[in-house]
Amino acid sequence: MTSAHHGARVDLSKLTKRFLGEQAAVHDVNLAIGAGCFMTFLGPSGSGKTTTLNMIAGFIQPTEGSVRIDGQEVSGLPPNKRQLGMVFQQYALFPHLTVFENVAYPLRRRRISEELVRRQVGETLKRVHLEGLAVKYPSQLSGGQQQRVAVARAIVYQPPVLLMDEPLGALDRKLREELQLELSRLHRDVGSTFIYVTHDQEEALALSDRIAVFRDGRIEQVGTPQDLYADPACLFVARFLGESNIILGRRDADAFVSRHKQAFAIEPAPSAMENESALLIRPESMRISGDGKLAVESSLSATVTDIVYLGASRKIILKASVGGDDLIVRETSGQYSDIRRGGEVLVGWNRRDAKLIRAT
Ligand SMILES: Nc1ncnc2c1ncn2[C@@H]1O[C@H](COP(=O)(O)OP(=O)(O)OP(=O)(O)O)[C@@H](O)[C@H]1O
Repeated sequence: MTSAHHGARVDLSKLTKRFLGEQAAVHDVNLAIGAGCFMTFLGPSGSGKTTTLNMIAGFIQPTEGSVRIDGQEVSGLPPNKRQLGMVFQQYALFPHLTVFENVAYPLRRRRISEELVRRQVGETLKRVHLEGLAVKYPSQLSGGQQQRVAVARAIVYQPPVLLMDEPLGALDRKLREELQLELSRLHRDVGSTFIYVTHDQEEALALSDRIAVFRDGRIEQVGTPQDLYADPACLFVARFLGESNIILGRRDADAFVSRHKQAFAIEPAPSAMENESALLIRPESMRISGDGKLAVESSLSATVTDIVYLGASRKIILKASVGGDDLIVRETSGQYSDIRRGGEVLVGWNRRDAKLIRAT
């Protein structure tokens, strides 16, 4: 591969898919994916991620709405005319072809000279660290190596858009993390627009420039990983991205009153948020104390039910004394407070760390 090139912009407008006799699997999805963006579709099973990706790929025709690639409507075009690279689980390697020939396949279909094929395949295999395995057959490779071949085959002709559906789903955790790093690096080097489907929130946070969170065939929220984590619009997004402490109740002027009639100070919020009925505090913003002293703006008493060591940090699981809600606190190694399982403690937070959100 010679120079880095630029990805294409992808626009989904009012995209809807109704399978025969079913409710809409995808409903009125509007999304602008910038050129060169790493966009992830994240959501639970059945939320419409794969159906949306398949409409971009051209394997499924939308019932309504449009897909545009660099401004051009592609709904009438078959998959092979859309200039897309694809790494789908069902899109397996050819078992009777060597690694080299698997990766060369898209180039051969484009009638590129043998010399250029050798060069491009060689460079692509190097890029995914497979240069030593060119003459092997897929059955002689590990799962991770096969995935790399699939990625190499998808990027060998530098498609403006690369679609990936759970490409690392079948791999063990360590290998998955390794390949995540490689995908990030590839995205930077190759410059294509990546559209990536996963239900793994850590993977989404680690890889993406932007994440679209799917729920029941709709997009609930779109943003950078930081935005979605720090400012989820609703409980669904908050719970899907990271762990949370959720207090249900209602807003009352400058305070939030829980279902259990406890009042907590909140930041001034716009009146549009008048009816939001949940308060979100991330576990790392929670403080905890075993001796009844805690220098924070809001606090409540709780009992420690579990302490889970995680290496660089630990998680403390608690039950609130009033109402019995589950709470969770995360402490970083070196800053552990003096508490024990079964102990009565005080947990609390500062009001800037408590976000008012929609309780749905
Ligand atoms: N060919 C089909 N015919 C009928 N219903 C379908 C078809 N394909 C998908 N669906 C339905 O559409 C909805 C969305 O499915 P989709 O595969 O897009 O979800 P997903 O978010 O990708 O889930 P997963 O992570 O499990 O792949 C589901 O309710 C599914 O049952």
